[in-house]
Amino acid sequence: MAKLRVHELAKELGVDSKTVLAKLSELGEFVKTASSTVEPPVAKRVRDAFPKQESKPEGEGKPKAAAKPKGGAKPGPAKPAAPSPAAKSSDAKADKAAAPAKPTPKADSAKPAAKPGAAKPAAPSPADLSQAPTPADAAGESKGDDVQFKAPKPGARAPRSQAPKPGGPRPGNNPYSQSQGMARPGQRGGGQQRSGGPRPGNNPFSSSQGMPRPGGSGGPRPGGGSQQRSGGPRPTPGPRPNPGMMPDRSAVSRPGASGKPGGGGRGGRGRGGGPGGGPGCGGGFGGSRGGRGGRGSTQGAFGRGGGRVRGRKSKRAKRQEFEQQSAPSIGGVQVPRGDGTTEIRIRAGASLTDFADKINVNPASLVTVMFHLGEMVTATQSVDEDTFQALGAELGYVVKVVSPEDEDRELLEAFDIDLDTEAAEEEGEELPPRPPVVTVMGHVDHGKTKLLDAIRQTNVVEGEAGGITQHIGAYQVRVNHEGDDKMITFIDTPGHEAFTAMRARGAEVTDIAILVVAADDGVMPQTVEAINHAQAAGVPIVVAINKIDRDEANPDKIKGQLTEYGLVPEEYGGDTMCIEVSAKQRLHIDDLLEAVLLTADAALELTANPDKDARGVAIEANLDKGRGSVATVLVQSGTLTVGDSIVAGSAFGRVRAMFDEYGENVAEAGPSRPVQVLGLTSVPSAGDSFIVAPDDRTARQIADKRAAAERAALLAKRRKRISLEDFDAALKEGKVETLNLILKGDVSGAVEALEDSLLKIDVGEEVQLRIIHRGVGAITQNDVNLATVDNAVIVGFNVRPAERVGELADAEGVEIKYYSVIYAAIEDIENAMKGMLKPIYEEAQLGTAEIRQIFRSSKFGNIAGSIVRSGTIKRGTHARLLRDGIVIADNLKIESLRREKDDVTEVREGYECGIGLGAIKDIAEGDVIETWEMREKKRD
Ligand SMILES: Nc1nc2c(ncn2[C@@H]2O[C@H](COP(=O)(O)OP(=O)(O)OP(=O)(O)O)[C@@H](O)[C@H]2O)c(=O)[nH]1
Repeated sequence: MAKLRVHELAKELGVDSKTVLAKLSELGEFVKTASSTVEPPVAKRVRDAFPKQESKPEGEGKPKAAAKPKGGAKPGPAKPAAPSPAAKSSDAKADKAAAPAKPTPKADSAKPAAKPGAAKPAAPSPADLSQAPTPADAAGESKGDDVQFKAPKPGARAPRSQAPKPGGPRPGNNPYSQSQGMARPGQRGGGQQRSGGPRPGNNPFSSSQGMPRPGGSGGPRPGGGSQQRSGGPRPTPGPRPNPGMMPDRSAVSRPGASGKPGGGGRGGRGRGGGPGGGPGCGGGFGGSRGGRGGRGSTQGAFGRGGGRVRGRKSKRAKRQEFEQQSAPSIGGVQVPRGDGTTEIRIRAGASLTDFADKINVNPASLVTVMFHLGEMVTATQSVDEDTFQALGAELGYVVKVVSPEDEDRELLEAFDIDLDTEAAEEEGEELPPRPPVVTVMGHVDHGKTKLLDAIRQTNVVEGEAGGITQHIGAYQVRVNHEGDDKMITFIDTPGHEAFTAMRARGAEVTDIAILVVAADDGVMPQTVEAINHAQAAGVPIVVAINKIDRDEANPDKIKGQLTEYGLVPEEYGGDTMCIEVSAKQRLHIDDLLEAVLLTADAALELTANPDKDARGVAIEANLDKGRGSVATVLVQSGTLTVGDSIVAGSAFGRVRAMFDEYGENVAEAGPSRPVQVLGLTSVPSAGDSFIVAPDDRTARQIADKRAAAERAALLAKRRKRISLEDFDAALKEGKVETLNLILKGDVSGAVEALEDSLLKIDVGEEVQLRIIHRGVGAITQNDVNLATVDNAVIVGFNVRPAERVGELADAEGVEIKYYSVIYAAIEDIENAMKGMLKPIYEEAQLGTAEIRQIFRSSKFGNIAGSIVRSGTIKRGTHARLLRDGIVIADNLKIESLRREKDDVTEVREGYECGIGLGAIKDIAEGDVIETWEMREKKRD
């Protein structure tokens, strides 16, 4: 509300300015003239004060009716109505005046409510009361009177109808009155108003307290009058409409909330309500329109009982809404808030800046908010999902972190390519069958490669003399099955490495896995890995018991072992087909292929629509000096044609030529057909999905966007997934529920012993330990892939990562812990689970260099011409200076490093170099520079 001038206030109160000025000074407010403004709270106090006084002054009488009207005047529509009642009341008042509150039959009901309100006023003196009504309060009272007749309180509820009255509305307009109006009004009805009035009057803060005032003060005064009146009217409706009222309320409240405020609404309501009275319904509707009405009814409803509470709630809700929209957020920054359901979609690995873009706010504000939430996050730092969730919850947004797959789907949708819908539409259709795609897996040396060769050679398509000559990453063979020629596509990269790598990229290429187990060996670690991976992917397994030509071959033993892993051979009553083959002698290869087809028929329904743009997966790709990017793609649905614009991962281009496994040109490739494609501008990765785009431009745009998303994802990945040290914190934050481990050891006995011991660790219910994979041998890319997918820590027992795997683990943020003593591993893991593990760092020497000559330079400081005596000297590392074995300067840094005239990052043993140690002056020939870095200490 705007500030009021004294004369306006006086007019409102029906007294002259002087009186108001006098009152103000009485209240301790020093206001100079009638044209001075007063703050709303002060105005309220004056209003509060006046009614009472008026009662006195009104002794003069006239004010009564007149006064009210005025008050009512504001109310507008209501007034008219109010007036009359008021008038009557006024008249009546005089008569009933004193009596009113108490007596009147109707009043009875009203009384209760009225009393409260009235009660207070009553305190002064009956006369006052009677009079009181007249003035502003009068409004309330008068109504009250009327009300009383009608049933004041009820009226309160009736409010709906009443609400309609002015009362409601005003509040709407007047923050103060509003809240007040709502709360109290509803509760006390006309009577309350007074009560309301009084309170506010007594309580300077009342104004601030929306609630109290509302009913009492706020409402009363300004709107007050109106409300009261409304109150008056309410009575009518209010009376009993309750039943109906209730509904109204709800209806009303909402509407009201929406701000129907429309005067019409009120009017309609008030009237409707009034008239209808019982018609809660009618009222309800009306109410819905008029904000007031809404309130009114609400109040009425409250009047009944729990109503008040509800009323308050509703107010609160509204206030919250209001605050949400505009109130300053945490940390004093202004951040637009959601309503608790506003959805924000954000890419995994996004930063606060991305989030800020979505809600159109300065990223710095979000940094402040995060700081307030207890997290230090920079604007551009990649933020994890939980942090976004916390931020979203704080600001009223529902944050959806979009997975790379979802993101890609959305990206394609932006180009009108909706693969999901496409697939869904094909769901019910009768589609032609497609060949199964098979991957051969198994333990090292069990004959995977040999088996693939055997299949390739013995199933050469008739007339393809020489057989498959090209390795393109996958090939197809033709099999005569139940009289029909059927094709099977083989992924020509044996082992589950390629399988998991593709899966890690979201590509589900394989339909069936052939598990090769050497009959002269048995189920080995990688056999188990392969089983685990295939089962995890839900891929049916056909077992090829290989090397049956060997004397030591014992197929039955293998079958027995397989049952332990859930693969029960058919002859044992299970559904796993186990074919005894010899890859070397090409024995029973046909049976194996037949088994693949049978399994496909039994377990899978392999169909695909060939009549559309091709969709598939890149199986492998490389850069050929002469031909550029050469990618083997497996078409999964649709038909790929030369000339198509395609995009595979972040590579794009137009299919210039296609070749099959025989090196022959292919014009088009249908479902399950692998072909080598020339024409991409860059090399896609194995597992990247490819699609045919409508045109070159779209292909390029999709590729560009994917490249950008990949970069962002890469950044996000650099964060640690989970480490033993932070396991406890992650557990507490609910980021993990179990500690997933992958155990790799040098011998199976050690791995088993470690596993047994680890599983015996018991630190309580809430911490779980799960060994998701165990195996013998070096830590492989597979292990890291698995750890990536399942957020696991890899435990290496007397083993190291295979070549490049350490780097991969680093890039993926996968922690690998190395141990050589089982006890140390168990202790660490137990401590991690108990949340007690702290990293230990130790100093690791990197290299030493002997100073041969000092070059003093004013520009660069002293440069020590040195020769590296041991290890490597690296730029940027810590250093100390030793003279005769004694440290003469510590905490130095290799600030510059040169070989000849070139700046270099490191110099190895035996080479000369120039080392800059910064400002240090005490440096002499013969001194030794020792460099070191802090490394996390292995616990063993
Ligand atoms: N006697 C016999 N030897 C076989 C048979 N199949 C494979 N071998 C031999 O077993 C060895 C390993 O075969 P590969 O095909 O290289 O085995 P792999 O599983 O591909 O091995 P990795 O590629 O190292 O994982 C080779 O010396 C093969 O000649 C078979 O059916 N009978």
